[in-house]
Amino acid sequence: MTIINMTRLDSNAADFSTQLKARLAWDASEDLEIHQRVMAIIADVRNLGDDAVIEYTNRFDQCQFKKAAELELDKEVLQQAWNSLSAEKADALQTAANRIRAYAEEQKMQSWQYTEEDGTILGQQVTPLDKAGLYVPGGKAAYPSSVLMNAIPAKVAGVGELIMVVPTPQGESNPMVLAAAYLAGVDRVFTIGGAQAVAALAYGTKTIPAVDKIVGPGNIYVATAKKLVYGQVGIDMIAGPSEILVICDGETDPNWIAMDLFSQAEHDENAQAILIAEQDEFLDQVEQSINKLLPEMERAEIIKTSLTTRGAFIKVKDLDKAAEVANLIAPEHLELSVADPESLCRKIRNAGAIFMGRYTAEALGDYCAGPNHVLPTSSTARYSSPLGVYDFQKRSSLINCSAAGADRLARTASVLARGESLTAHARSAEYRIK
Ligand SMILES: NC(=O)c1ccc[n+]([C@@H]2O[C@H](COP(=O)([O-])OP(=O)(O)OC[C@H]3O[C@@H](n4cnc5c(N)ncnc54)[C@H](O)[C@@H]3O)[C@@H](O)[C@H]2O)c1
Ligand SMILES: N[C@H](CO)Cc1c[nH]c[nH+]1
Ligand SMILES: [Zn+2]
Repeated sequence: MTIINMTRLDSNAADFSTQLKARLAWDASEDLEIHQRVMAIIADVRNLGDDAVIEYTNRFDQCQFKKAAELELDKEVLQQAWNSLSAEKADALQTAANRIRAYAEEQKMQSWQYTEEDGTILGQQVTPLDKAGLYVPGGKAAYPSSVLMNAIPAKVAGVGELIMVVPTPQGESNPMVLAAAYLAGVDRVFTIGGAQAVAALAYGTKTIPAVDKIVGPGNIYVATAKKLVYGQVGIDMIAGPSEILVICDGETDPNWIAMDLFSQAEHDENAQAILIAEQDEFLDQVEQSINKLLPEMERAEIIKTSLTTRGAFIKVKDLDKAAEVANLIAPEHLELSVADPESLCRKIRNAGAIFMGRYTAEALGDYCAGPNHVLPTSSTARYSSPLGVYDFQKRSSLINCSAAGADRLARTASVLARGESLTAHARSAEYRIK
């Protein structure tokens, strides 16, 4: 039975780029409505603090919180969750944590400096953030893996305090999420989510501390809130509803490709899954696999909505064209399910993470390959990178002039300052001329 007819685009068609843009775009009217709703939530949290956080949490997550103190989980609760975990689950979390940490260690930026001939020293001092806010999504699924992906790079960077927020729909917290927070060394956990959690971390309330930067993925409300509080706090990137783009040469098992598309579609009705291939027959086979496998899925309804409203099959004339289209889409995840992924990879400029070869299912990266799964979405991979240790570090420039160095630099600075009619700058520099 055909449940889903995938929207098909042809990169040779005259109106291809208009059609592709329309498929990638988020409906503008809906976008505006969400923007306004999120602005109102942020304003309420700024004005009413904990009361607004409690009211929105009770409303959106069907909770029954009465006092702000109830929003925080005790450290013992986290430890208890870890202690009660089955050996299999504890092992899996530990294995994933070890691999994520090993990869993160490679990303750590170091301070550096060099000395000029006259003794002047120039350099850069790298310091960790004092306080980071970690958003762990939890509306439609629980994400222990996102706890590790957020917290471990922050720990490797040496962040002073890690404040995690995670929604608990119906007041139910997920034991594996709490255990992961314990394992990763999160300092404080608040059971709140959505735009209200982002606003609380940005502006602070009596109970929830303001942080320096908010990182982590979330749904459209979370991603919009992060955009709106940027400036008050730092943010890592726009990491909204998940996306997958698969380029296949037609030689991978169609069931594998269908399941890879499902793996991101099952996150959210707004998730986006796209397949690019050269042969109509292969696209037909994957569509048949989709319709065969969908009824077996626990989250069939979410997958169906995602594939129907945001999914697409794109036919291209060759793999060069596929790479060109992928660069336009700039997907969060890009699978290169082809015989020679290395050469195709060299043509890719815009993608959050690239999964190379038929065996590298994107799902492996979601949990335990090592690289971070918090990745830029909505084409922001054109200018953003995966979450990493560098997101929790900042740089200060270092300038330490010797007397001879100051004399030399002051002569140049004086001319430039007078050229800008900034006399105090010029005279300040000139005092240092011998
Ligand atoms: N890009 C990444 O790295 C990455 C990683 C993991 C998950 N994800 C994505 O994160 C998202 C998780 O979404 P989720 O919904 O499961 O959890 P979530 O925690 O992001 O969102 C749940 C919150 O949304 C808010 N909300 C829900 N309906 C609302 C409404 N009508 N008005 C205002 N606020 C509302 C509520 O406050 C709720 O607490 C998915 O889209 C998934 O694809 C992305
Ligand atoms: N695919 C998500 C990032 O877009 C990450 C994730 C966590 N768990 C499963 N998947
Ligand atoms: Zn995923």
